[in-house]
Amino acid sequence: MTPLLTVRDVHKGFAGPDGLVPVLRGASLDLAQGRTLALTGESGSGKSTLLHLIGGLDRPDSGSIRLGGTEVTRLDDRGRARLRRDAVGVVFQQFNLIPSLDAAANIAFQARLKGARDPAWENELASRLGLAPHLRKFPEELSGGQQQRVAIARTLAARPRLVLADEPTGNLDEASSSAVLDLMLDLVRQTGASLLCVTHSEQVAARMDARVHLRGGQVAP
Ligand SMILES: Nc1ncnc2c1ncn2[C@@H]1O[C@H](COP(=O)(O)OP(=O)(O)OP(=O)(O)O)[C@@H](O)[C@H]1O
Repeated sequence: MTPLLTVRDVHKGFAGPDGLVPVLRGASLDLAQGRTLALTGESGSGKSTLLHLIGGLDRPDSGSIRLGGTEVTRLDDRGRARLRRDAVGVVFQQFNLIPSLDAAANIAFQARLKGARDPAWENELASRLGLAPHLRKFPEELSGGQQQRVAIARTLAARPRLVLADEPTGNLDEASSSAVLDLMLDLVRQTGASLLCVTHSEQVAARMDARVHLRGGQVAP
């Protein structure tokens, strides 16, 4: 299968009071086009850090991250911004919706930036995610679960090749989490995207095609 994402020997540390604190110490993983992968690990093990590096939100100290034909670590700020706009979609733990835009405009936001709006697909996403009655509401008028579904719709509306999700159903109860996850997996598969999903939940991890575990700064099967 074609590898979409190849992470090799990635190191990343953060400055602490006593010098550099290593977080990733030679992390490697592969993700094929159209596959889903769970990334688990204890709190503080570096899961979000690795997701940020893959999404071009931050740079590793060393190592290689290849996405499609692009070496992400060699991109300058503009290149990384383009990568985030065109190829990668991120569903954050905190949703990051734009407070001044209603749900419909939030859903369209990423696709609009990319210059690839598809209103029919946006409507399908809104309807499948149960958001149709809420499209004119602003984020502050939406429940946590509704905001989460808007964030998922916004990401998928832009049809990214790679979806990075950080605890995408972390704020939902178990039944809603399972329903939203089902939908997200279904919609990800419909677009042919790959999904790398950070999770603490055994149930969520078990739904992915494969899973890896981050321990001691490295990725173990
Ligand atoms: N920008 C930063 N500056 C300094 N330290 C950071 C920064 N980002 C992350 N860290 C540190 O790196 C370590 C790993 O953090 P990270 O958020 O990647 O862990 P995680 O596995 O995602 O945790 P959780 O499951 O709790 O979300 C933590 O010790 C954290 O304090």
